[in-house]
Amino acid sequence: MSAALRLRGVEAVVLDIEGTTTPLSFVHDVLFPYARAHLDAFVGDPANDEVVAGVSVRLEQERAAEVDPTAPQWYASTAEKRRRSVISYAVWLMARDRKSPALKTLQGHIWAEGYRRGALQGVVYDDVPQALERWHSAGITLAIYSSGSVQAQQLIFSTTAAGDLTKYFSHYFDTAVGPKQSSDSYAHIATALGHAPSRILFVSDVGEELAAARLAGLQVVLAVRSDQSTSREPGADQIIRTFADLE
Ligand SMILES: CSCCC(=O)C(=O)COP(=O)(O)O
Ligand SMILES: [Mg+2]
Repeated sequence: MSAALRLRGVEAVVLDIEGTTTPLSFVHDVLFPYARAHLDAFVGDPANDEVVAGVSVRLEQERAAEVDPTAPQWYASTAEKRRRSVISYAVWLMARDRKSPALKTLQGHIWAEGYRRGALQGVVYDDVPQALERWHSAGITLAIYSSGSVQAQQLIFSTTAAGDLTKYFSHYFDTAVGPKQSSDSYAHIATALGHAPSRILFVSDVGEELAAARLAGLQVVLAVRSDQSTSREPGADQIIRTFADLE
């Protein structure tokens, strides 16, 4: 089904992470459980008070706008109750894989400790480093767009077995630019990159993200990695199974 696709007229490539540059299993079986396991200790550590206070304000705002009645109550009458609220709402969001910007910031800080301690190392598919080198050498602007925080993105790419791959990327976008299923987000990204949308290629494993990017005028390619099911393939998209397919 996939064949080599030529990057004709493409001046910038924007890459999703989970399921595109990086196996789903690394995110779901390593990163997410790590964040869950270290959440209580991170929130309770006075060294993290400033980070937790900032995240707490944002989580409380998100909780106030929450429409799902099963979300835990938010209590904030004491510092300890506020900490408990941060933990219980973060756990609830994580169980649903909600792409909450505040949760993603919190996870990024927890993972940062894990990378620092050597408990975590970034993972990318084997074909990724070579493709980044090839595209970068060809003068193509390279960027990441992921629901994970910019901090989390840079940690993954700076600690891979193939070395520090952040040298290839000039831009990182997270949900501060907007949700990945909104076409406005891709319009903002195009403006930030300084390239016409039609000269930008977005690669992702999620059809809804590609549909939003296409609506904003970007070129799109679906990544269907060998370790993934093909159930999310929308019929009309161009498909790659490895970055070697994108020449
Ligand atoms: C940036 S690493 C962690 C990825 C993450 O937290 C996530 O929710 C996956 O998002 P993506 O947009 O890369 O599918
Ligand atoms: Mg993805």
